[in-house]
Amino acid sequence: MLQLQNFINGQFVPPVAGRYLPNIEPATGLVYGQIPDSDATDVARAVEAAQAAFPAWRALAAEKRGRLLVRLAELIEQNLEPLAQAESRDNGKPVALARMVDIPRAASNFAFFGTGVGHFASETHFQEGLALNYTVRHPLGVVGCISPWNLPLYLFTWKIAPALAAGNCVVAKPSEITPATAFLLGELCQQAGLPAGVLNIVHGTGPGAGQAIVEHPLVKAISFTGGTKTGEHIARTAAPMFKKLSLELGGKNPNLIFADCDLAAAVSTSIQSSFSNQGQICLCGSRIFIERPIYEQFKAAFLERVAGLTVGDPLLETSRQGALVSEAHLLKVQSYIELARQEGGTLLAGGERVRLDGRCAGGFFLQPTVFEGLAPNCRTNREEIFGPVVTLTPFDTEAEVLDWANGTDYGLSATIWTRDLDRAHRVAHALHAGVVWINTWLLRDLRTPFGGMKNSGVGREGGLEALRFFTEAQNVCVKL
Ligand SMILES: NC(=O)C1=CN([C@@H]2O[C@H](COP(=O)(O)OP(=O)(O)OC[C@H]3O[C@@H](n4cnc5c(N)ncnc54)[C@H](O)[C@@H]3O)[C@@H](O)[C@H]2O)C=CC1
Ligand SMILES: O=C(O)/C=C/C=C(\O)C(=O)O
Repeated sequence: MLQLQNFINGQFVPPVAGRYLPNIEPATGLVYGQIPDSDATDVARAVEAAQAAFPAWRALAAEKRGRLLVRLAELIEQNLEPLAQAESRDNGKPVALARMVDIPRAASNFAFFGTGVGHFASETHFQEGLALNYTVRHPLGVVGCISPWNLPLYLFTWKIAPALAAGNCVVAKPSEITPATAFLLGELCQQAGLPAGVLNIVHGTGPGAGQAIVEHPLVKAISFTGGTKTGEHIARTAAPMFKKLSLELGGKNPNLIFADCDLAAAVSTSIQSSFSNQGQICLCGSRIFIERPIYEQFKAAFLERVAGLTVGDPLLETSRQGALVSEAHLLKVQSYIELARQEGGTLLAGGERVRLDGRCAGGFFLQPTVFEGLAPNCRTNREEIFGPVVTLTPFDTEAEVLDWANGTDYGLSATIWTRDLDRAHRVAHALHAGVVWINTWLLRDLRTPFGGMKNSGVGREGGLEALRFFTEAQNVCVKL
């Protein structure tokens, strides 16, 4: 059985207390490995290693740090297949998705920030005849990166890459539910020649290892992606310690589909935004609002496509839907299906657990599920389900759909489908969402600010925003 280890000070080491957690394969429901159940002692060792590595790492020219990150990107690309297989097995996502999206994006994260840091120029403010101010951006020191299970290597590296590029040393914790590719990343760090202690990877639970990272006094910033409740808890611990915080939290994202849209494209992309990764992406559009004149047409075409989504063994190329990440998560999503029924929703598709044969007989599979007839403000339409469950609702006016779209505590992303450019911009500006897509979904440019409004988060990731987060600005004023 595969036993993972922590990666501390450039070496793979067991947890000090010798405790391990089972690692379950979602497609089979069986334990297939063990991961360290690390505690505050392991975290303290990781922080110590990071602190010791910091002076040399920050002193290295940004270009040299960047080259090491680009080397890591190349190694990820060279190991695309084993990484994709590991991600699929660990998370339950179709291997084709891991191969096309997760692993390439992890490589892009390192390549982007490895080269991007070279463009991270200082600002100068010239006060005519009086003074010259210039801004120095210092790395913070040791920073903590805590990531979730839905896009494991993709989001782990999305945090680590800018932190390292900016000259920090990192203690990172992947989700205990999907630790495999983070472990493999440690091996690639050794191959790339990343100096010992610069990146430390500690495995374990949120309340155990995660909490210890957040609480450690030498950890100067926390970059976290995960559930809103966890984000709230982390903020309560970190804020009184004056740590910098970047919180990327949940979403309940609306798709606004106007009658003048390109219907075929809207249907096809809405299928992706509803069910990619079994709906387990914080950007998934789970509330689909359709202008009444095209409601029935959209619904028919959408349901036809839903019927064609093959739920199957994630390791098979033919599977379009894999397993949900865990039994607990499957039960949570099923409880929302029950809630939708109780709230008066009409089930149009799915709604049931899928029992496959053979190796996947015990897997956590669920049919892609579609409801209609729910009130826009019911719990099903306000709370994050984070699974393959969407609702369809007709609307009559722009004002009405904006009101509904903005009617949740979340504000992460939104998608607008229309050919009317004036309306597209007007509606985009009126939406309470940090990320708005017009006639597309999840088209990412890593330079753009990424993050949510309201309870969807604090701060922005991506591009210069990420490099600014992982540095502290110092102004130097020179009198002329
Ligand atoms: N990006 C997103 O929007 C995500 C949202 N979720 C939502 O959150 C719900 C709960 O999922 P979970 O797996 O429980 O996510 P979570 O928020 O508990 O886990 C995310 C990461 O935070 C860590 N963590 C948990 N408690 C912590 C603590 N006290 N201190 C430091 N780190 C801690 C976990 O170990 C994991 O690495 C999901 O059902 C879903 O609705 C989950 C994952 C990603
Ligand atoms: O940066 C991206 O492209 C996507 C980020 C997605 C999440 O943060 C999520 O699903 O949790």
